[in-house]
Amino acid sequence: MKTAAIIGGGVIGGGWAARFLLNGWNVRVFDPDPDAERKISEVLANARRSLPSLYDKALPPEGALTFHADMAEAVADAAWIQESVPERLELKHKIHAQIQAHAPADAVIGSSTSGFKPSELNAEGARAVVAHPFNPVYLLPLVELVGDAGTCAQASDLLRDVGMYPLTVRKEIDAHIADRLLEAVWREGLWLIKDGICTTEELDESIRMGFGLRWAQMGLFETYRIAGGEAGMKHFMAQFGPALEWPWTKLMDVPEFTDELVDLIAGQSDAQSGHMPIRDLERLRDDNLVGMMRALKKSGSGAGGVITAHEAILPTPEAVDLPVTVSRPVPQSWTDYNGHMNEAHYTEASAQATDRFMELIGCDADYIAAGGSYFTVENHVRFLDELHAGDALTITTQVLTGEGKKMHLFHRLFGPEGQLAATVETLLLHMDLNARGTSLPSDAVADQLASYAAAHAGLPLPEGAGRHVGQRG
Ligand SMILES: NC(=O)C1=CN([C@@H]2O[C@H](COP(=O)(O)OP(=O)(O)OC[C@H]3O[C@@H](n4cnc5c(N)ncnc54)[C@H](O)[C@@H]3O)[C@@H](O)[C@H]2O)C=CC1
Ligand SMILES: C[N+](C)(C)CC(=O)CC(=O)[O-]
Repeated sequence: MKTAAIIGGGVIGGGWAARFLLNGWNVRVFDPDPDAERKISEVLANARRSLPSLYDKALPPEGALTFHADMAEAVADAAWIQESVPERLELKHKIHAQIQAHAPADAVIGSSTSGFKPSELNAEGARAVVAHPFNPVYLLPLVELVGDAGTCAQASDLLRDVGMYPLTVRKEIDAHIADRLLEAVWREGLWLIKDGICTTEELDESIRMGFGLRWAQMGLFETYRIAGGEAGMKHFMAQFGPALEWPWTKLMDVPEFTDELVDLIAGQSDAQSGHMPIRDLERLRDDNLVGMMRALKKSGSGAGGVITAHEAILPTPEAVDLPVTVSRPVPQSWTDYNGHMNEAHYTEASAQATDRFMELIGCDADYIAAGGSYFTVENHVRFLDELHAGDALTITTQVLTGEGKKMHLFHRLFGPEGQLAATVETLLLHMDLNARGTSLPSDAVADQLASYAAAHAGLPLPEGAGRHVGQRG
């Protein structure tokens, strides 16, 4: 198992920590902020609910996260050391001198700097490369690499292993490639708001209702090639090139950061989004990104291709035998006027599988008589193939979640030829039958359930799990 040292565990360092941890690396964090541990655990919780959803295969078991007050301890044995301290050159120099003094000779030392060049970072003898990521680091694949060619090549291999897309910048330049573009858009945005043309909310709508949707899948130049119509890029440039010299942009002119401008922008931003706590906003952003990236995965476009390439190198988990919870013939009485097993009995069969699984974890007749049990609170059935009277029906049960009061199961119903005839995803809550309210299971039941959950944790999320009615594909 490889180790990454995260030096500076704020917004970006926390994202790097999550990216490495969820890809099976151990992570050591060095950050003097007493709140760093809490902040990283919150970022990690959001990463855990989003990153695995990109894949149809399980990520490796999570690495161990530790916090260190001593730089030497944090970087010892690390294969990757990522500095993500605030964007102040003198601070970066001080930190890189400390890293350099203790880092293993073969470790990649990356800096998350948004704008400094390697020649500036290394002016006092450090050997860092720029490894500039994008927020949220655990979901967005791009990392701009700038600096020594050998280290960038070594870094590229390691980044691909954790599902990222290294883009090596040919020549060092202030703010690399992507931040030059972002700065230009931000600068124009500040002018438009300062000049009273639009609010922060209107500006954001102008992006997300239009060209923002295009950019995730084709970028700028492929999009503009299409905009040139059949005549293509030359025609596009002839038509719109001259506009660059018209007063369409403020070019390099930067608005002065007066208190008035800062208050204007911050006030509008509060009015636009202040009703949502930051972690809720992050979850909304992550859910949207996962949905878009999964759509791109289908076409192989952009970031979707990166997910597919990463999935291909993820280890295939060892075979786990799922418990067989039902094995019986389909009775004649379960069939209907269509000559096959009626839909109601798929639920009945899956209820039998749930009952058997409850017995397997110790929630048996005695346990129920003593006042504990599980209630089903939700089922999702997918009918995939017909079953007929007399067919041998087999059901296996996979635990998706088994903790606290919650038991989330996935039953697969197989027909006589081993064909998948249906899946039933079912959510149950543990109940106190006397109080008629939810309660925690006994320690013995919780332990049994946890051991099934741990055994099934390495399995891929079953195809069809989490689907809603009418979802395609
Ligand atoms: N926030 C963003 O959108 C992006 C930021 N970056 C770059 O990442 C770097 C970090 O930025 P953020 O994470 O946004 O800042 P941040 O302010 O969220 O985090 C900085 C962290 O560094 C810690 N720190 C301060 N002094 C330290 C020291 N001497 N040793 C160890 N840790 C120390 C702070 O306690 C804090 O947790 C900057 O270079 C920035 O340009 C890169 C991509 C995106
Ligand atoms: C604003 N920023 C310069 C810190 C942005 C970045 O560096 C990249 C990003 O995630 O937008």
